[in-house]
Amino acid sequence: MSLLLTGIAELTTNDPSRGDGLGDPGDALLGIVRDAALVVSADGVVEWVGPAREAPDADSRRDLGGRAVIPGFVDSHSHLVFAGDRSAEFAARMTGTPYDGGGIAVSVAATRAASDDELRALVAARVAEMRSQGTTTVEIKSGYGLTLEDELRSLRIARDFTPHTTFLGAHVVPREYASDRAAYVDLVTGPMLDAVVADGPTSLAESIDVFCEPHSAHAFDGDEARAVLEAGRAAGLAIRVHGNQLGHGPGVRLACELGARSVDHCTFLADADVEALVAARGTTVATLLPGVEFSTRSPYPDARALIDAGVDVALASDCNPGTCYSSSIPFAIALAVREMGMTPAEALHAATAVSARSLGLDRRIAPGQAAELAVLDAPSHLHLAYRAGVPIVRALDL
Ligand SMILES: N=CN[C@@H](CCC(=O)O)C(=O)O
Ligand SMILES: [Zn+2]
Repeated sequence: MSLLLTGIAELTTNDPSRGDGLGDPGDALLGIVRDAALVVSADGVVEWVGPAREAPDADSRRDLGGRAVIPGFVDSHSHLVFAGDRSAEFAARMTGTPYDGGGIAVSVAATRAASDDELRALVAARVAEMRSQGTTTVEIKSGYGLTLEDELRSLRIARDFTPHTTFLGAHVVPREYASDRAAYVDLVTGPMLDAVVADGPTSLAESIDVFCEPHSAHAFDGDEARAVLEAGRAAGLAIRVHGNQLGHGPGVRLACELGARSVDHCTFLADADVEALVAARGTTVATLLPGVEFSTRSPYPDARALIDAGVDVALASDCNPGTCYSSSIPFAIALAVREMGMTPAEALHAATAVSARSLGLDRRIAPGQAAELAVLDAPSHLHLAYRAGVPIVRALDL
């Protein structure tokens, strides 16, 4: 049974060749078609896209009543497998306590103590929360287990919800290894990594990640991060990096040098970091996570300068219990527009097309693509930032 969707006041295709040529440069970037229609096959593949007046017949039809349709958000950075509550840490930060990564140990203890069923239920609720806000694809990291068994368990649970799983055994050095950091790096790059790829390179994790942050006593310096990333790459995993979150450091340049798909945070960038990102365009995306700056009272990265320099900029939530317990991509978009100088079109593109690319995906609405769609209770994508905090967008169930 094919389905014809009509009543689409504005369709963002992310395909500039498909746009109707009307509107401003932002509309061209998004490949916007006004008064559009879509045909989706019974197995959820887009069969036809275009102006409603040219739409072909289908087995059934649904009128969306003048709403805007966009590609489902691709949240390419999240940490959903955790138990426990760190709201008091957030409250303390709001009155001046800085974030240093130390609170991760609290989540590690609570996560280790939780049962599989409890963790799975927590992840299910968070994924549902995301979907109710327009996210149809999510990357999920491990990183609150930090033993071989607990990291594998986190990845197995994450795999129940997404193929885009990331091994983050190198999130922080767990307390039991504080006096022997090298032994923990050896564990991550040896037995843990071996177990992650035991059934094939991408059986349990698609990527490897490391919190490269010399400004945190808990995270990893440049040499340690290099060891983790090179081991992961040799084992067949794609590379992602948490870099330059708390201060200047080697994370961004290391990510670009090693061909990472994404380097995330990018809050503190030197000129050499921006140059490395420009040179790595097409390979390494800079994923900005403005919910983190909001929730840690930190300065926002200068997305405008990055885009103007030619860097590929993605947006994601970084939903996690410490630095940003928000699963909302619309919130990230509103912050990107209000605080980081992105246009509404650039922000939507960054949270769909560019974040998708960082996961090796193509997020266009075009024939042959999976119909991963979100619908707005509004006539245009501008309302995502304009109506900040109002729940106007959700994944479209076909
Ligand atoms: N920086 C490292 N990891 C998370 C925070 C994790 C936590 O504090 O629990 C982040 O991306 O910000
Ligand atoms: Zn993160």
